[in-house]
Amino acid sequence: MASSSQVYRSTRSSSKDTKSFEEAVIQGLASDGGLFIPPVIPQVSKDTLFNKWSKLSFQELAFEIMRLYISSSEISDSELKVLVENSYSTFRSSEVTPLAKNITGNKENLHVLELFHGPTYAFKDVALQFVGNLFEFFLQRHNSNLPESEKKKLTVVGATSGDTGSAAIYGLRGKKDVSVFILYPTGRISPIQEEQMTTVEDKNVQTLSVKGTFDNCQDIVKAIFGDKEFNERHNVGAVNSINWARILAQITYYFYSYFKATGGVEGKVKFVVPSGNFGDILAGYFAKQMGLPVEKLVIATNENDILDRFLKTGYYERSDKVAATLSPAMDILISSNFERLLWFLAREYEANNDDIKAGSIVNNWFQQLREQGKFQVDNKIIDGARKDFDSERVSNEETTKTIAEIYERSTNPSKYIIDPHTSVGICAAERIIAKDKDNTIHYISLSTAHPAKFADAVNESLGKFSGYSFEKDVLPLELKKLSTLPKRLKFVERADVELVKASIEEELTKMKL
Ligand SMILES: Cc1ncc(COP(=O)(O)O)c(C=O)c1O
Ligand SMILES: N[C@@H](CCOP(=O)(O)O)C(=O)O
Repeated sequence: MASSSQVYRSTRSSSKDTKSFEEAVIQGLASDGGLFIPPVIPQVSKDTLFNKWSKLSFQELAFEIMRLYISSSEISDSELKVLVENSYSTFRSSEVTPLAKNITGNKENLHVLELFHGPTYAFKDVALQFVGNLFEFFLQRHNSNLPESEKKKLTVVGATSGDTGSAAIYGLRGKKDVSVFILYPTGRISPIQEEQMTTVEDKNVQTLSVKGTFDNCQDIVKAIFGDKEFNERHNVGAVNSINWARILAQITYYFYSYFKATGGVEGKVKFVVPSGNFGDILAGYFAKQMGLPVEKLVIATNENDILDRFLKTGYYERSDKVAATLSPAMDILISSNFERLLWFLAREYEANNDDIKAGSIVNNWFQQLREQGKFQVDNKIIDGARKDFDSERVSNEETTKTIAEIYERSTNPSKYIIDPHTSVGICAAERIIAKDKDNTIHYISLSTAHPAKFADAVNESLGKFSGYSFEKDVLPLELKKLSTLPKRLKFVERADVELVKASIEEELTKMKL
């Protein structure tokens, strides 16, 4: 029997209906356009946290956390353990997400949570290795005794500003009964990111380079999910963080790094998270709501600062002017996962803890966003958000300056090289450290990608240092080899849903899966 944290409802729903974990994960986006959430966040006691969980490996911790959100009637203990083990066996670090402690020495307590040790060198691997295995598990179970013609096939359609795409492709390449279509904005991702996505040979993978922005790609993906007929014909699945399983898998590293930073005891901890689609930091919000005693979650944005502006003004406002920054994976104007946070805030501060009312409030806000391009929330919602979150906006100039400063100032290890997204986080963390002036606080800044993925920004920042060499100091052999491989991609000359649907259908026929 599933508990109330093991069933899922849509953020826009005014009905009592809930879905199972499998239904929420396979469906991806709710049919009303909302995102799936567990209406009840499970609570973990301090005794469990500091006497049990603090002693667990990453994999054991992932199992304990996921168990709370997935009923054992859907996935048994032994099956879940295998899924977790397989998902993290592909990482280059035995710790999966190691914490580089006190990188600037002992005065600042600045720790960097390295999330880039998976197959595609980006934090998305932590979730997408798991999601790939989960899709395979559900499909195999469903298809095992069916004749070929009746087998369920999943058509995964995702949008990327660079990293989700390759992580999804590496999570799903060669998997049975799944095809993967990844849309990315032409010319707006780094050359290595493009090489990672387009050099994969597996026939179930196709990249679509779309003339437009990431937001255009994300809108097309959401429109495809909303297209009932296309969806029924092709069984569309989601790998973007609209898929709840993405958020779930990311919760683990908040607990794991907290224990590493404090030595397994309760302490003062702030997490600083370079944010775009709000998926990464939302996992931190779940960890905090589950009982992890986190002081604050700091949203660090680049010049595309809708989240920072929201926390300051209460306005959530769509604009067409996306800035092309040095941290392109965060060049996002509409942050999908923010809707999940808004649901919890609406329920607590406007709906008297009523799930159904919360759904209709959120639905109303997003209708305003569609029709008027913006909505504004009440002060009590902003005040509620500020209890858990702070925000900082970081410019391009500050991004390169911070990469250079960390290279110069780091002592543990010395000459530490960070990517521009990580730099946005560390710049924000340094500002907060200066404001707090409290050396009992641990600052965990999330490092979301390996610097090799963003050669231009890293070289612009470090080229002036004698002895620095990108090839020697940054570029792993595995990524270096990609430039010699043949590329496979399809251009879509306009950001248009019908064009994309036609491309998907054409390629599906060729794939003959
Ligand atoms: C390298 C990198 N950093 C940060 C982010 C922002 O994460 P989120 O979209 O979950 O806020 C992304 C992508 O989203 C990314 O690829
Ligand atoms: N920055 C992301 C954008 C997509 O976000 P997602 O987390 O919702 O998949 C990327 O790298 O593609």
